Amino acid sequence: MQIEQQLAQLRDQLNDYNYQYYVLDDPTVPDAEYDRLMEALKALEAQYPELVSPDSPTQKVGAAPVTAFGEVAHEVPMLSLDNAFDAESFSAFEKRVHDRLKNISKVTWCCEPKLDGLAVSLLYENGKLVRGATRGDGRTGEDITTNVRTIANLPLSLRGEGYPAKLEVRGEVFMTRAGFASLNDSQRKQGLKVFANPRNAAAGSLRQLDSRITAKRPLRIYIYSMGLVEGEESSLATSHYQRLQQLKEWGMPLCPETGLAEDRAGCEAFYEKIMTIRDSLDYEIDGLVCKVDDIELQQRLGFVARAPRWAVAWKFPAQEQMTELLDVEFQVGRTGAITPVARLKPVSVGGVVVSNATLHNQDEIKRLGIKIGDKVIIRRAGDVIPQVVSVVAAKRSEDAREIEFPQQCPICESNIEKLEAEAVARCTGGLVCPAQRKEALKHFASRKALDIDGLGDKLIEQLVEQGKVHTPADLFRLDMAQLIGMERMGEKSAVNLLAALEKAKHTTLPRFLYALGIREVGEATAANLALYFRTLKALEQASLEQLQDVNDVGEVVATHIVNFFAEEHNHKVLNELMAEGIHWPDIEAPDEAEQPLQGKTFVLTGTLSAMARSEAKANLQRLGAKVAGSVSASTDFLVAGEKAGSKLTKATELGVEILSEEQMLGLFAQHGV
Ligand SMILES: NC(=O)c1ccc[n+]([C@@H]2O[C@H](COP(=O)([O-])OP(=O)(O)OC[C@H]3O[C@@H](n4cnc5c(N)ncnc54)[C@H](O)[C@@H]3O)[C@@H](O)[C@H]2O)c1
Ligand SMILES: [Zn+2]
Repeated sequence: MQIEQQLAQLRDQLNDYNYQYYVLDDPTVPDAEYDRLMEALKALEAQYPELVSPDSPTQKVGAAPVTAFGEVAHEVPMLSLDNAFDAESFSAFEKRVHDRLKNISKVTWCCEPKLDGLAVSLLYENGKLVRGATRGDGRTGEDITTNVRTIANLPLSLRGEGYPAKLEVRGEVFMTRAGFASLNDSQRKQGLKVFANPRNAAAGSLRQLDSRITAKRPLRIYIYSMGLVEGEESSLATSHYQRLQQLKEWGMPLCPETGLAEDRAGCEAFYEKIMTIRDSLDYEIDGLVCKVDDIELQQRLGFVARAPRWAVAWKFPAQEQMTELLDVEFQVGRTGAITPVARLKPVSVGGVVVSNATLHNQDEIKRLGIKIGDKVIIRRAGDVIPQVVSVVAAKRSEDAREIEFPQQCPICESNIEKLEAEAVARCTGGLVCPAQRKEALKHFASRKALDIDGLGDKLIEQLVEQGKVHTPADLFRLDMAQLIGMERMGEKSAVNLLAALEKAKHTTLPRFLYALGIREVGEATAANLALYFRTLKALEQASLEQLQDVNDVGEVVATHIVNFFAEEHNHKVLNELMAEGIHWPDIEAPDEAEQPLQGKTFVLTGTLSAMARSEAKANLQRLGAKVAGSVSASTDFLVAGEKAGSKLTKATELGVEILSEEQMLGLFAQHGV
């Protein structure tokens, strides 16, 4: 390709990215990708200096202001910063500074975290905030006075005295991580746009035409320099760091991590220190800014086109990178949760090679609108597992394909259950799924379940790992020969374990139901189910509606139960367990005398004052009544509490007998419940 063509292509691409980032506050590629192109352009221009044009992105700051805002001319231009991407280039920068300041042997540095937000200029006249502006293209910014006034920690008037009559300060507006998380949460709930990162959220919030929206956003500011100063200039400190302390006395918020370094080694140590605390800060930073501290030396060093010569932004390894989604695999967790995992073209993020990232669940895949083959932005911060932040829609290829969520467990082929109310999809093959095997067996053997003495977690893990046990039924087929030779298993323990297994075969229906590990069927629910259905067969055949007649069983639990028994694989294991001789005493049909409401159907409505509705329901069931959710021709009694509504109307229409709460309590008293 011709050099001119290459240059034009890079410039066009960077100009597009600048527009998306600075004007729309909605970048489509990560900063690292932008920086990579910018470095490529710089290198090319350095090679062919005669081809550098004044409108090249390497020569410009930001982007021209948007006309919807008023314009503000910056008398002192607001520049950008040069970057150093590693210790070597920082050292080269430091050397350049010393070379220029030939006769100066010592340069002190002011080190400040590079806040990841957006630069603003604030003008105070006679101590009052009169104007706020964005950086814009460095010469002209946008008037955002009403918006900056809403920033919580920005003083509207200065404290104390001695400040210049006209004082312009500059700082970074940002959003705290916590503020960002809660903003995105509420945006998501309202079905509104979710921001990719705190910087975009801050920029988008500050550049609102309606300042009432800005006021609702959790924005903060830290001030990091002075701009234009008129009056009492001579009373200002000659050190940048000291000037910051003056600003602090006048009430300006400063970044608390700012400090001085005596030389290059001091800057390096500062960089390391800030990098280690980076993840614990409540705001995002993307590097360290090192500034020559002496203002006079700053002035001697001066500027180049877009940045001062006396400062550098020494970037941290980028936490976001662009890569390609090669495939999606579905992992099954210990409890059956199905998690889509992105298989990525390996990419180094923050110093670690990443080739997988979680996609959480189906909703997340939908929200991202992601397809296999897409270019995606990956983020990895601290020890957090890598996340897919967004899809680079502009780079989607024609053969990108939809992600298909499996209907069957990829490991055991049991059906997958996905309830409306839950984000997570799950494998229903709890008794057979290898992914869930260890957990299922541990639960099965536990004290409140089949209570198998001597079958601890460690032993279960060994038995599974050695392929001796696959399902609970296999436990009862273990023999002496198989047990001997397991770690820490002598003859005596083996004999004891076999005896315990034999003993465990004689159990109760509630224990057995609990042992099956059906989702959300705890001890109490298992007991209620056993009491209500009395046989395993009746429970297996129960419909969704019947199940909900049981005390404490709502639609979600009922669905889990139905799905569990609907899974063929589970049935097979149940049959095997019975064949191995698991049994329990019959549950006696309740005594007729104790079931005075046998065969009667009740409906409860309105607010009860003496007890919770669930308690009333349990009492009615104890007396043999069926408690239904809605009124129909088969309803015998409607108990109407306070503010009974449509159910009461319907019951009256159908001629159903209406009971007051007192009458119901009377019934309970009469039968001693
Ligand atoms: N993803 C994209 O599409 C895209 C597009 C454009 C720019 N960018 C990103 O923005 C960068 C360029 O932006 P830039 O020109 O604003 O430069 P910059 O962010 O590299 O550095 C200059 C800015 O740093 C900020 N800053 C934070 N703390 C500071 C401190 N203590 N002292 C002084 N300044 C401080 C100020 O806002 C200042 O304007 C690129 O390197 C890239 O990472 C990304
Ligand atoms: Zn499975």
